[in-house]
Amino acid sequence: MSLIEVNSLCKNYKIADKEQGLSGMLKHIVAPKYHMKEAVKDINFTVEKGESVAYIGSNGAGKSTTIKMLTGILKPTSGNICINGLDPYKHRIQSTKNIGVVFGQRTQLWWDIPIRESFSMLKEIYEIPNSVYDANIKYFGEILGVSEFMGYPARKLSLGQRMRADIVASLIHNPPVIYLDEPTIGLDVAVKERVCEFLKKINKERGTTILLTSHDLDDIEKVCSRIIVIDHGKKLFDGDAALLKRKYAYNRCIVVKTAYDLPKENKICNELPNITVEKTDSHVYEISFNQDEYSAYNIIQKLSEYLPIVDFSLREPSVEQVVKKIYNGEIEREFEV
Ligand SMILES: Nc1ncnc2c1ncn2[C@@H]1O[C@H](COP(=O)(O)OP(=O)(O)OP(=O)(O)O)[C@@H](O)[C@H]1O
Repeated sequence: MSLIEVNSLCKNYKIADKEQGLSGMLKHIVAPKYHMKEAVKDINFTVEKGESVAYIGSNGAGKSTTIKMLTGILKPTSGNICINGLDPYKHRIQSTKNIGVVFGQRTQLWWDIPIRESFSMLKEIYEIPNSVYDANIKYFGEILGVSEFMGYPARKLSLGQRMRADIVASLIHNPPVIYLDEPTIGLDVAVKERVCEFLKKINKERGTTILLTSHDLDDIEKVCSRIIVIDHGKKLFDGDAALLKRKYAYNRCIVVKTAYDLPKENKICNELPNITVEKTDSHVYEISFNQDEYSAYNIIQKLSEYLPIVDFSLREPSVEQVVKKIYNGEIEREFEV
């Protein structure tokens, strides 16, 4: 059995259709009208223990809705979720011991009491043995540097400090799985780096399973070995970054430095149809081509018939470029899984 099993998961929101103004409000009281918004549509996936999975999609794709169902906050409209053998909605209390949750946009720490006290309260709530609690405070405290501000209430912390404290709070009971919904939103580069390094470390050293949503693809490439892409509530892709690039980044790019400029009427585009040649600097060209049509060798060979090549490098497509295309709807739905 997998640690996380999601089968035919759907979530519809009932949205009130209210007309504007006081009369609209009164009309709605007398004869309310609603329509349904399908936020998550028939999603299936499994996650094994120790995996680190990015759950990504454009704004409104259904990521937070899925995470809320996985944590047991929201009841699915239909379908099943099983986390470590439990349905998170039906067995909400037992299930909290299996999961840690970080929502980048809000905190689970008590606002007015020192962080240290928030952690102690969580110790009581989760019934954590003293030895485990002390070891975790030491381990997480050292790596994330929370010891410096343990005496401060959450309201007095900077966003970066608060996020680090939130991550400790979510892991203090040693859950086998942690969900992070936009954990690096608004953080500076240094704190972001620290958070990503930490997540990688606990995934590797403790085998903590990670499910992360982020709009920052840099974080995703650093932390996650698998990517699930959703769009309009449906799963579009499930695999690793290399597969994503191999399957959907058809175009590759060679950056070539030449001894002198190509003549304005360059014939290379006629001889190699569908390539694009863009001059980016003096004697420097970026040549994009479809890797199913040409090899880099074809391009270099043909170009060298026209003028001497001083240097060249091959530029790999980035996950960011591919994902941007998916979000913009430029990649056909043919790869729905
Ligand atoms: N409580 C709600 N009531 C009605 N509609 C909702 C509710 N929460 C979310 N939605 C709608 O469901 C869809 C999915 O929203 P969700 O918040 O899951 O997307 P998301 O992928 O997390 O987006 P973002 O990246 O912007 O956070 C959106 O169209 C949103 O407007």
